[in-house]
Amino acid sequence: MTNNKPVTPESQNTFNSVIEINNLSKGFAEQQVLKNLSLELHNGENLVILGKSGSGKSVLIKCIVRLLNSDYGTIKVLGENVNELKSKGLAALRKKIGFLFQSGALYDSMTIKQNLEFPLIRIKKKLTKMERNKKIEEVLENVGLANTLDKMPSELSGGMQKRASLARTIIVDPLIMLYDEPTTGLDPVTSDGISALINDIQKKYKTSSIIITHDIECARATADRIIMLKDGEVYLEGTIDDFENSTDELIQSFFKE
Ligand SMILES: Nc1ncnc2c1ncn2[C@@H]1O[C@H](COP(=O)(O)OP(=O)(O)OP(=O)(O)O)[C@@H](O)[C@H]1O
Repeated sequence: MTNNKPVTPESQNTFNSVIEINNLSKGFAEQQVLKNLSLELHNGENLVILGKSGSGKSVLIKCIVRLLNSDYGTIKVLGENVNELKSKGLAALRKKIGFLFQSGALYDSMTIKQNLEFPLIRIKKKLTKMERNKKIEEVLENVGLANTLDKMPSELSGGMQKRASLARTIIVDPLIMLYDEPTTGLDPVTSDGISALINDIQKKYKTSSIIITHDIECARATADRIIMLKDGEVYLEGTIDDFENSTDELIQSFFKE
């Protein structure tokens, strides 16, 4: 008997990755940090990467945007092989990637409005002043910071500064977001707010995101899929349920921390 089931659009489009990493290795001197690592970020998903301190999470993110050169393997971002790009191509690709650093990295001497205007002037060169102002107001509203335009970063709480940093990253419409420990240093309530915001951003701006975190609550709230790294290799990949139901000792110890 033949299978005459029609091919649906879904089944034709089951494989749609914005980042594809194959057999990535990266070391420093004697230390091998990433070992033969392969992973994909699918279009529109929030992928959480968990791992103990020193497991190579930040090195992985830096290799993706080529702040570090990998030793071996391929990294494709939006179809481009990042290790083969010349500086102009790399700069163009980086404009499509939003990077939220652990520290937030707002400019202390600028108001929130000036902080947001800065990347817009650099990247969205065609916008008029009026269009820029409108975009700044809209993005601030989307991160719950309306009415902070003229404030200095030091006048905002830690959680609000994180929101402002996120606004500054998202304002240039990146296709991919890379979050490095987005909730570190924040109290549980503020952390929950940031996790909710990551989900809002995914929906409103249709981003695909990698979220590096130690924070299990952040993983629970945001992850469509989780990858756990151990000693530079993928230890387990699955949904939050797969992780919470795992009988593996290491996974259990991580989730009970
Ligand atoms: N530029 C560098 N030169 C030498 N060694 C480095 C460099 N960057 C990272 N390493 C080493 O690579 C290993 C992995 O570091 P990485 O920052 O990726 O860990 P991590 O999993 O992000 O940890 P954490 O959760 O503490 O931020 C560490 O042992 C670190 O010392």
